[in-house]
Amino acid sequence: MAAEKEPEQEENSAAMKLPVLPIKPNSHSHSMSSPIHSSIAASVPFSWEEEPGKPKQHSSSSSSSSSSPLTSYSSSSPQTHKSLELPPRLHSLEKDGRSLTKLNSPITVFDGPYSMTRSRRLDSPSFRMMVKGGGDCYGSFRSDMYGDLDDVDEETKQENMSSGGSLALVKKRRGLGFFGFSRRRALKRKTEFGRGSYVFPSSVDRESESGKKEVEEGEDNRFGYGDGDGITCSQSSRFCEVNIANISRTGSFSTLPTPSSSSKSHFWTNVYAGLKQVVPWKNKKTTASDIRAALRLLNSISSSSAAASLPHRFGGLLTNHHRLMADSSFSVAIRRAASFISAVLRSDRKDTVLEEAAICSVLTNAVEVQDRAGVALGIAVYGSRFSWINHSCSPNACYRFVISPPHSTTTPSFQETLPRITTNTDKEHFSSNYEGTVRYGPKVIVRSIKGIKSGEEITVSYIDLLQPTGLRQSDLWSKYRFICNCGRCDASPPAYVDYILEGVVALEHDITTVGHHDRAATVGKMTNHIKEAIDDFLSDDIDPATCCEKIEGVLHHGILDSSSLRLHPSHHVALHAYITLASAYRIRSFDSETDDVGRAFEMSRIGAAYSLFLAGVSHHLVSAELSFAISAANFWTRAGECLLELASKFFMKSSSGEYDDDVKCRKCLMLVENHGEIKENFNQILKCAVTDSSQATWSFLTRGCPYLQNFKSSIDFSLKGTNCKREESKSVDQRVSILLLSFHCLLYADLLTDLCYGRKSHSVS
Ligand SMILES: C[S@@+](CC[C@H](N)C(=O)[O-])C[C@H]1O[C@@H](n2cnc3c(N)ncnc32)[C@H](O)[C@@H]1O
Repeated sequence: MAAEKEPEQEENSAAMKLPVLPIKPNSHSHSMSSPIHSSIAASVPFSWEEEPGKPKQHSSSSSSSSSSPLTSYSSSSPQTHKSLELPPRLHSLEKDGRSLTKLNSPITVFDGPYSMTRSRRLDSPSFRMMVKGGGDCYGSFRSDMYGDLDDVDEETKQENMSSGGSLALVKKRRGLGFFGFSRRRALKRKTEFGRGSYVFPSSVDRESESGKKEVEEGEDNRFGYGDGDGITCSQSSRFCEVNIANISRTGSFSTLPTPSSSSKSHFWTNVYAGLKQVVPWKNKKTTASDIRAALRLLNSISSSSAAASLPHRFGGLLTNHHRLMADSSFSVAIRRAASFISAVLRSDRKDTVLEEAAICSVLTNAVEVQDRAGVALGIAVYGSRFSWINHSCSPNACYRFVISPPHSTTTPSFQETLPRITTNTDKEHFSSNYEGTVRYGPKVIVRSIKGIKSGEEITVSYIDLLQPTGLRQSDLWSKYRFICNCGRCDASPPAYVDYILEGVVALEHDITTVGHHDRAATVGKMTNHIKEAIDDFLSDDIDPATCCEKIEGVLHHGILDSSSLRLHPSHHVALHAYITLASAYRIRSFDSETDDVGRAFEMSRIGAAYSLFLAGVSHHLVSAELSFAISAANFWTRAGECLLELASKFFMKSSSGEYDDDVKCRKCLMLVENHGEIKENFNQILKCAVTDSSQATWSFLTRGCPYLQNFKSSIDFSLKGTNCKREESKSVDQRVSILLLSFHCLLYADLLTDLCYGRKSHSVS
């Protein structure tokens, strides 16, 4: 194969200067104190600190630090079952016979197919995984990415209505761009290339060899419970993984007419029709899921359990009734929905307290279930084992959904893995299908991502964590009506991650010399410009090329009246900009594919560069806050996939030459296959990835993209000096470099995914 030659290019003339953040360079400025990979000598333009002005301690003993799960998660670490005990309050409830554990889990409402508008997909990148195989889904607590019943195909509605209670979800398959941007036009011709198909081998089931970490239902039922103060860990545990679903479904709300199987279709048709008449919430489309979930909740909880602590709790689940009803933006809607439910159920009770509590309980506890690609399937309310877990912006646990049986030896068919809506009477169908593993809806698995001490509260995140404090707080308030007081939110001065998520670069002078007011005004304008372009792009108002031009214009040139300030690569708006750009370039690539293969290749190349840059940024963020590993795994996966896609385009571009597809890094592969110590694996893979993306490859990827060309590499945000000549790759086979880089990105993503979701969370091939 002819080696790709890098044309000599003029270095971009923008004279950016370091440091990019207002932190005085010190002796640590060129080393990272990442808990994951402290040994990688990539230069970053700032020093990692615990908080501004307080550098992290570099300790040789850090490898045995209890705060880093990575260090402890070695094959030599003791493998013991970890479990969570019931808190005393629940022990007594159980003794009293008020068995809250009887709550069916989950109460699932799958409303699909969902309308996947682009904007919905952009909002929360944290819980999206693109891995193939397995039946896992990744979700979030209620976000604003709701289903849209109006978007259900008529055909599908009919199917759902007439299927006699066992309703198979039929997803509208729309093309997805980077991180799920929907671009029908672009992807009609080309569906996701290689989504997840190229996850490289890494994990044989380490747990099965060295002791199981996942607590199985039936083996150990001492699940974690909370009583409003959150769930706590009863043992000093790292990576305690608790299987918290699969509770038997026994309760029924006796005052409610339980639809017989023959009347099921009619019953749900009525409910469905009625839902369209009520307008409880601002977005009436969100209502149907909530009401249906509330109906199921009412239908499945025994009246005594439900009434036990009304209206504060409903079947043990917090309702936030007082808060929601005190808020007119919720209360009117809740009352109307409650009346509607009461009418549907033909209740002869005078008040609608139960119905209100059920609705409030759904609003407070429902989680959005997403499939592997991040497509929202619907909402689910789980039992208290899960629903009692509080939120933290620096959580120590994460969760995932499992649709197919996790330990099945045979691969379930596609039909079998489809999430299904079932009703009470249909549960036998599910049980027989899955041998009792899944009875109703997807199972949820909570897994620790940090070391958790005995007595420490277990927390997950309800929102996108890659936002600075103010945005997180407003997100939590608008969705849940609470103010978070976690360590990250309350840190003073702000936690370092929040500091850099709002990072700004001054090109020609020290950032501290720019007045605070000027800085805020300039950043405000820059972010507004970028957000506008993203919104226009998402709503199809501008084409991808114009979107790229607008966003890159602001990223690269700033704004006219204050040309010296730029967003730092880890600024939260810059992150959204990169996601959008990666998507837009990818779409441009697909658009050109039939007419201009060369252009398609160029667009794909720059798109891959953005996705790689995003992965690089996320690497730095994870170094400061381990819970970002969930997002980082996603970013690294996408980078690997985009690079792989690019490598495949070499074929289209040039028909000459034989390609050896077996491009792997034996060293990394052996390390992972031999179950090396996890920190060592991370270090080695990252080191190789950094080498792969050395200046030659980075220059190749960013050619024609002045903004990205400013940076030394995807992981080294040092800015290239004006005298720095572009490195020309001579005999390097670019395709092989790209394949190798892709290999390392995917391998790295694999390790991160293992870390967050466990080794059974995704299948590798
Ligand atoms: C899914 S429930 C969590 C369990 C709940 N605390 C309980 O007692 O059952 C979600 C609700 O818990 C409360 N909550 C969760 N995390 C919180 C936090 N970090 N600070 C304050 N309230 C929180 C909010 O009222 C939220 O709407």
